Amino acid sequence: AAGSPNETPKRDVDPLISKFPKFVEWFRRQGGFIDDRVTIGYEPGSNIRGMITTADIPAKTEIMHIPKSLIIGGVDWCQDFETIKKEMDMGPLSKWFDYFDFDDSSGSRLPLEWDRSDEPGSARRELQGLTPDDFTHRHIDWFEGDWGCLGGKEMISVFDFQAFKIYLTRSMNLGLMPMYDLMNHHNGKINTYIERDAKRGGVSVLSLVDIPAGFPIYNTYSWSGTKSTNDLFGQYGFVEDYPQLWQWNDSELERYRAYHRYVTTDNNDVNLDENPNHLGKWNNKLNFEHNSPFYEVLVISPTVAALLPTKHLTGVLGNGQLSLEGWRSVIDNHHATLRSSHVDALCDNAMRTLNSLPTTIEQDEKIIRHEKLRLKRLKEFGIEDANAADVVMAIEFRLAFKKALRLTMDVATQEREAFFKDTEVATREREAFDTDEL
Ligand SMILES: C[S@@+](CC[C@H](N)C(=O)[O-])C[C@H]1O[C@@H](n2cnc3c(N)ncnc32)[C@H](O)[C@@H]1O
Repeated sequence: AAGSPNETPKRDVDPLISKFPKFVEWFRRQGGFIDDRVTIGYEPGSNIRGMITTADIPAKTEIMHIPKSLIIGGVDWCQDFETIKKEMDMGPLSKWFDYFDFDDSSGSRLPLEWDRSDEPGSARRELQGLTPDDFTHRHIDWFEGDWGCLGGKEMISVFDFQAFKIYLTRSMNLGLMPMYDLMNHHNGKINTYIERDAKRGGVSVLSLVDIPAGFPIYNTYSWSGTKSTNDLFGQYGFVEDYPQLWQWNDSELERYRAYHRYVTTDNNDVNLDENPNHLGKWNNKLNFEHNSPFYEVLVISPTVAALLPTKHLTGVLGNGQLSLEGWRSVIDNHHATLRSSHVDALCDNAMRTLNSLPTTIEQDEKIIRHEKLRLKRLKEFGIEDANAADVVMAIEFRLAFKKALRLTMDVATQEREAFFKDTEVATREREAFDTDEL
């Protein structure tokens, strides 16, 4: 059992943990700064490797600084890929040898590694047609394609794939940032922010709030609602914790209609924006700009969600923390400006989508228990079945998606009174329009 006196603690034998001091030594030797109150460990619950505090860190403390000289790439996909490959090929002669040595990208499994087929029993089939079913392989397809970095050639070398995967899962727009990329993603518990060092070109990571000892240190892979939960799953293969931003359907009709989701005339006084940085509630367009033209729901908890969120609401994501009460209050303001005709359309679509799927939430909950048990048994027999693990991933995703769809319907029904009642007006206008047409 864990902690028994005869057992060597996991962190001493696991190179993904035990090599951290050597990595820190390298990082500091190369001019990087990292606070002593930070270590690496497996996050309780998820068991994902990530950064964890060893002592309390007050808000606004500089936790790390990555000098420009340690950042790899930052030019574009193709050049950065070539640089990473070249450095990896150099082995111990590369400045980044210790960085590559400590990398754990090969430990994560991405949807683009799934079998492409959607035959029964495949992970893709288990997505039941839900997004990202249509783009599980889009990054690799683009990369290999005529307009991508390989210009129509297939990637065959495992070393090329390793470089590609490191870049896809660890880089940000500035390139690959050693140490920074040991932080996991959490938009609810995000507790860091970055400051670019304009003069020297490096990057500092600071604590956003007080971080207690033994707590994971998080950043974000999706600022301000730019990537949905579906996008994150498609790229990284994990379903993010709350808040989740679910998107579905992308017809052109919705794109146009999305401009009319909110009541923005000045005879309505429901969206009181008290942010001193904003010009004023009616001047601040973000208050009334849809985050995306798709059907969309921002899920805060199993029972709280914002339907058809604005950019103002999704602006919180990745930029700060908001308590459940804080979310409740901004969502109440938001729902009061949201036209019920759009809520009805969203609710209808969520219901139709759910009804069109071959299994229900309750069935999926049983299926996933069974599939996880099967996977565990296979492991006990020493069998690593990648497809069985992919299938579990896909079912976990579709189950979370279905729960978001059901919550959308629940919120639309239970909070019916909260939305701006335009349904009758909209119906009358439509009828008048139809009569004119005749
Ligand atoms: C930039 S790395 C983060 C650090 C990484 N876990 C490590 O130990 O090196 C990105 C990868 O971490 C994992 N990851 C990050 N955030 C996660 C989360 N919230 N849930 C599950 N996996 C996550 C995914 O495998 C992702 O591809």
